Amino acid sequence: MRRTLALWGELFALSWRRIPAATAATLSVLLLGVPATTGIALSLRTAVDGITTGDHDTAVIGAACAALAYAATRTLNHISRSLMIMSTEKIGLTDIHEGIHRDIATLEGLEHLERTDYLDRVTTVRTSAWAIVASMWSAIAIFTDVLQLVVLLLLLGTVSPWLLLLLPAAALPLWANARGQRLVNAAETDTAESHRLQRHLFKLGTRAATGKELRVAGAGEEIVRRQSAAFDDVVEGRYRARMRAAWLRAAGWTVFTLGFGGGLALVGHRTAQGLGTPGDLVLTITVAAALRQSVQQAVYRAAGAIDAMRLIGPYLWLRSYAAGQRARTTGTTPIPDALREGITLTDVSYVYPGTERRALDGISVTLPAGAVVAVVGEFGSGKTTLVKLLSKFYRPDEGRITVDGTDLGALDTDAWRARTSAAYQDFGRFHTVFAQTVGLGDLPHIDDRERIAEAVRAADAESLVARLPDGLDTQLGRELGGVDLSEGQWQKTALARASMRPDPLLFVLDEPTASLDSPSEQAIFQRYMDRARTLADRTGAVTVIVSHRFSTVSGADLILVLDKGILAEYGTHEELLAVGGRYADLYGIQATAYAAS
Ligand SMILES: Nc1ncnc2c1ncn2[C@@H]1O[C@H](COP(=O)(O)OP(=O)(O)OP(=O)(O)O)[C@@H](O)[C@H]1O
Repeated sequence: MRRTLALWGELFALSWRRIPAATAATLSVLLLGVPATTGIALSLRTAVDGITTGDHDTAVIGAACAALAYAATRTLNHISRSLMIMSTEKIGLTDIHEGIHRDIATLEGLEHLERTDYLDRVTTVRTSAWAIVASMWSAIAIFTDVLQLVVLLLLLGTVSPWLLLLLPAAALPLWANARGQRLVNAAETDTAESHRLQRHLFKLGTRAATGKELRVAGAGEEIVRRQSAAFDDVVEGRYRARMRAAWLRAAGWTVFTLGFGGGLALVGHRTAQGLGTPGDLVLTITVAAALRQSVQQAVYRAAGAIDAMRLIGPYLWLRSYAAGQRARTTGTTPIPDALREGITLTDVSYVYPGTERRALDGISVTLPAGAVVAVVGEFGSGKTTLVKLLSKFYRPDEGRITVDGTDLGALDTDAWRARTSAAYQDFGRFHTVFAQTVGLGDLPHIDDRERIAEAVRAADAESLVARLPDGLDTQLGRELGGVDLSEGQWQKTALARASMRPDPLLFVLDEPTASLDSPSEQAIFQRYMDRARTLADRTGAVTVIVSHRFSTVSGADLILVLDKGILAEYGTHEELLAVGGRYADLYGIQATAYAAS
């Protein structure tokens, strides 16, 4: 709670700095609501007492003031709502949303996008900027509601001190509501896993990509059954919590209503005995109505604020996680212009957070400057993990990676990335103009048509561009009114993107041809072997090619054979065949299969 209060304080200060006039106006309007509501009750009492004592002037002034105060409360209520929305939008959709986006998008590592427990929080917070800022204004509005409540009760105290006992009766609905909302939040957390499963199964059953296999397997009905079982769990758990919350709320309001019934009876009795004026009775009735409204408003806003706690927790986590990562990660050592020795791995091991098994286990090898290094191995043997470590997405848990003798961790990450070119297995599909989706590979040259055309040539994607309706200027992505590409075509755009930088020190191609047909595969490999040689001459770049297809990488200078995270063998194609080990076995199997097909 202390951290939430601190966050609200921080958001208010931010709002004050960024939009001082709107912030001051919102606060003032909220605070003015207190005297305006009180004014209605006081003016009505004056008007009624004026009528009963025959003082017409007082009666008229009282009635006029009551009408004015009533109009003021209505107007202030509307204005405060609009101002709160406006202020929330201004800060929430700019500063906070941008901060969240930056924290998610620019962190050096990928853990927050890959670990399920982190990803859950990131998913929650992704679109929550508006609600987080709105909760700050709700908290301030609750404060003014409570202030109003206290003032109104003190006003009742002027009629009879006994009426002060209504304070706890008014507090009860607030407490009951908060308790109920917490029960609902807890139920949502408890059923979150079933909800995730339900959403996953729902997506499986309703997307084209998975829909085909489900139809062929006849598994559609089974997916629906499992989805509904998961949903039943979610609905059942949440329904029970909501019912309990509803009972609590009903109990709170019943006590409140009974308390006020009693209060009114007391004042009626006193008036009948001549101990109070009819004005007191009118004041009590007016205050009772205003109190009910204040409590209801506070309850409603408190529900919103408590609900926002679900978002505030992950938001605060993301901020401190991002700050911790930024403090930990960035190295400062400059990058060499060209590689002289190469990249050396010494006893490198890596375990994905939240898992037990080593994805890489004690890897020691040098990738010499200017070399084409192929990484081969079966599914899950650690190939992608290795290139992710070289790209500095993760740091080794044990051992070290050095670049020309300098620890990779100590190298300036942005500078290292600026000298890395890469096409990863799970390449991005950027829905923008084709030229830009390629130019993104070297941001300062995103509009350099010549370089883009060259990258397109390098990726053998010229015929693809020729078929696009507006060539390089074609908008991609149907939801943006553009064209859709096939998997292979998207992969070619990724390859072109990776060819934008003219002088990388590390060039990564992770399964660069997985979505391409065999002739394209051979052509691409040949082109990239040539490109690797050019880069080697220029900067001593190390080219790392990950592939399942052994035959395509046989021309590499060095082949690393990974097996369950261990570097089983390494050497040239000829050396490995001569050893007659795992590489020779797998190469033989693939060659036979390929010849037979
Ligand atoms: N984000 C992740 N979180 C947890 N475990 C992971 C993650 N990514 C990979 N792994 C695990 O690490 C091991 C190595 O995976 P990696 O993707 O490096 O293998 P690979 O050889 O590239 O496989 P493939 O040929 O299928 O691409 C596997 O056991 C995999 O399940």
